[in-house]
Amino acid sequence: MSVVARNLRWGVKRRIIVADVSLTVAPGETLGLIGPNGSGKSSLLRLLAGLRRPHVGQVEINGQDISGVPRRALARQVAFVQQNAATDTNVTVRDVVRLGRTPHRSPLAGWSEADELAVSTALDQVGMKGHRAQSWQTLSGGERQRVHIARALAQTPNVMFLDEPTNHLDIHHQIEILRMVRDLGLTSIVALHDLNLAALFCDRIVVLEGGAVRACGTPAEVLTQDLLRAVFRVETDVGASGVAGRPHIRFKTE
Ligand SMILES: Nc1ncnc2c1ncn2[C@@H]1O[C@H](COP(=O)(O)OP(=O)(O)OP(=O)(O)O)[C@@H](O)[C@H]1O
Repeated sequence: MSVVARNLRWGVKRRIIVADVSLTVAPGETLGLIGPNGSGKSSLLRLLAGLRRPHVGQVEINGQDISGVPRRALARQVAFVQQNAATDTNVTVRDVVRLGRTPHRSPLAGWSEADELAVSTALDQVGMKGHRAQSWQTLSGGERQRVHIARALAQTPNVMFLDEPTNHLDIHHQIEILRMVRDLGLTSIVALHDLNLAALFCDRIVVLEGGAVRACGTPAEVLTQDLLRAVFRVETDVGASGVAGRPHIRFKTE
């Protein structure tokens, strides 16, 4: 499914936090959202996922303006992995992932085989099947993050929004999660801080600065020495990573 944002603007009081953002994500594409702290990545993701209404502009998912789509119907299409999402503590891993099935179930319907399959597949995809009976409270930070991703996968969405999904993950799981997101074939929009991971796993990258789109293009088009200096205030050498012409950034500290 495609995602199109037209002139999105949102702010608090007089401060504009998302400033006239327009972007298009093609079906199946993985779009990276990068930018310094406070540049508006989370705010933009929330607008795109329909969790917050823009003051100006609109979001279309598969050609449909989402402001007219009921929340439950939207949740059957769209999943959102939030940063530092809170979860009720007195539950098991399986309970948390089961919540992903909520938009697909009517109040009177029982738990179906399709529900069970979606939950066990999702747990498998994030490597947490062996933990399914474990109490949420006892999980490590990285395990909690993987379970939140599993809950989103159990939703069987067509579009996934992920806000720094690699937070708390060790490097193996950072790579595995991003590889999985890319290979799922869903349309995905991922806010990331690690520029080299964004270069490796995103088809295109949008750079936000002060709530506005500063650059948009393939990793090689966007991740240049000049842009990184101007937006992130770092000196870099940008070379080839050896992976299909993707750039690799080396940070200079002196
Ligand atoms: N509800 C709100 N009320 C006031 N200010 C807000 C609100 N939401 C976001 N902001 C401000 O808007 C700016 C953008 O925040 P946002 O969380 O979108 O940035 P971000 O790019 O995701 O940052 P980070 O990389 O640190 O996670 C920040 O300066 C933040 O303090």
